[in-house]
Amino acid sequence: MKGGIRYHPEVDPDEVNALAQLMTWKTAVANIPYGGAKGGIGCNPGELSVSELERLTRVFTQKIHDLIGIHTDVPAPDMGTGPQTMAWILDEYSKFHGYSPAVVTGKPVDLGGSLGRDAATGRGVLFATEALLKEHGKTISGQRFVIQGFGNVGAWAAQLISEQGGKIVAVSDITGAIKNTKGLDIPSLLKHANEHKGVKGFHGGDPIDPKSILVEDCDILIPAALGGVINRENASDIKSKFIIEAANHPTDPEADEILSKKGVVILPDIFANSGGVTVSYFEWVQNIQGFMWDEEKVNNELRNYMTRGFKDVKEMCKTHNCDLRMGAFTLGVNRVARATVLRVSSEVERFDLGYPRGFYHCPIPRWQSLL
Ligand SMILES: NC(=O)C1=CN([C@@H]2O[C@H](COP(=O)(O)OP(=O)(O)OC[C@H]3O[C@@H](n4cnc5c(N)ncnc54)[C@H](O)[C@@H]3O)[C@@H](O)[C@H]2O)C=CC1
Ligand SMILES: O=C(O)CCC(=O)C(=O)O
Repeated sequence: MKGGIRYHPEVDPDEVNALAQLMTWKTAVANIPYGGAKGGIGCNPGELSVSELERLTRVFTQKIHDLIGIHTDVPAPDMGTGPQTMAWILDEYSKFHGYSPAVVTGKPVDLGGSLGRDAATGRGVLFATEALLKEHGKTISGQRFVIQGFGNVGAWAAQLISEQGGKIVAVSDITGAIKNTKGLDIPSLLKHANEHKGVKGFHGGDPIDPKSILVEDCDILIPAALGGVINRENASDIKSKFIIEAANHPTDPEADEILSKKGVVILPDIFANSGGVTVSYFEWVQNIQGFMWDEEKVNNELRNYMTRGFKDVKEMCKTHNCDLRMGAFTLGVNRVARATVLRVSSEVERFDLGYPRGFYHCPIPRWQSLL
């Protein structure tokens, strides 16, 4: 099983369980050989010192070291965690089980991490957006983007999209929000955010109310922070024509319906942000093989997976005459169902699951222990 570990004040068992289930369908859509998992600690990492974070992570690892493992459950970063967190988990786990780099992904490259993993979720968002826009006869260049969240996913997405000629007109994070209708200078904003721990105070744009970020005028909206941010309170005010779900579960079902009636096209999380777990899979494969890929190979393979994934989702939409979210879930659920039926019944052909291939997937979501 596979999925990230989240450190956030609002983490609770229900959220972790829901995120783990999303991972089950996401890994199936990506067609990589994992079931879903997720872990979390309810804490505010921004208020903890580095040594407190290290102690917290090591104690967490002591409690879950028997649940995780190279062939059972392989954690990775999510909100509030990153390569350093994975390094601590690897080190602590190895005290119990011997040196095991493949037990986590998204670790520092010097400890066996994959080149390209850091940027992978943002790069996957870029490839997914390119594939969607191509369907609509458009390219990234000249489109106006708004991005909520400027952490690992949001910042990499902003950088890669702006390199392709996309105009990032507004960005927000936990510290504030900033807007420039002519397009924000992303390299300068990245430098500012690194130095000041957030986008607040950046002089290359005007400060705006962070609450208005999702309803700012743009062509493409990218939520890349928390879940549930697009809801019935704001859905009818959203002006973008496309929403790319870089965050997990940013749109609630009521908002989905409102947006669908407005004709907004939503690229769902279980496909749009699957670039991260896909390169995590490449990292795990490299660790097991003891062979490191160069960054070009990682990025090319990621492009192949995202392009094929989009084609598979579209195929489902065509077959079932449904939108992209239903198409992606149908694809994921069918792959898991088919693998499940194959394991327990010789009568798989009686189940017309509508999809002829499948990797093996474990449909049982893991729920890591919570401190
Ligand atoms: N890191 C990864 O590889 C993957 C992450 N995701 C999802 O992407 C989203 C972002 O994750 P990361 O970038 O890794 O986390 P991160 O911790 O690196 O960054 C989170 C960003 O969201 C901002 N934020 C937090 N609360 C906010 C609020 N109330 N309003 C506006 N911004 C807020 C933070 O300031 C920060 O800029 C999450 O939903 C995560 O589950 C999905 C797939 C893979
Ligand atoms: O890279 C991974 O294994 C998991 C990434 C993740 O947590 C996610 O896709 O939501």
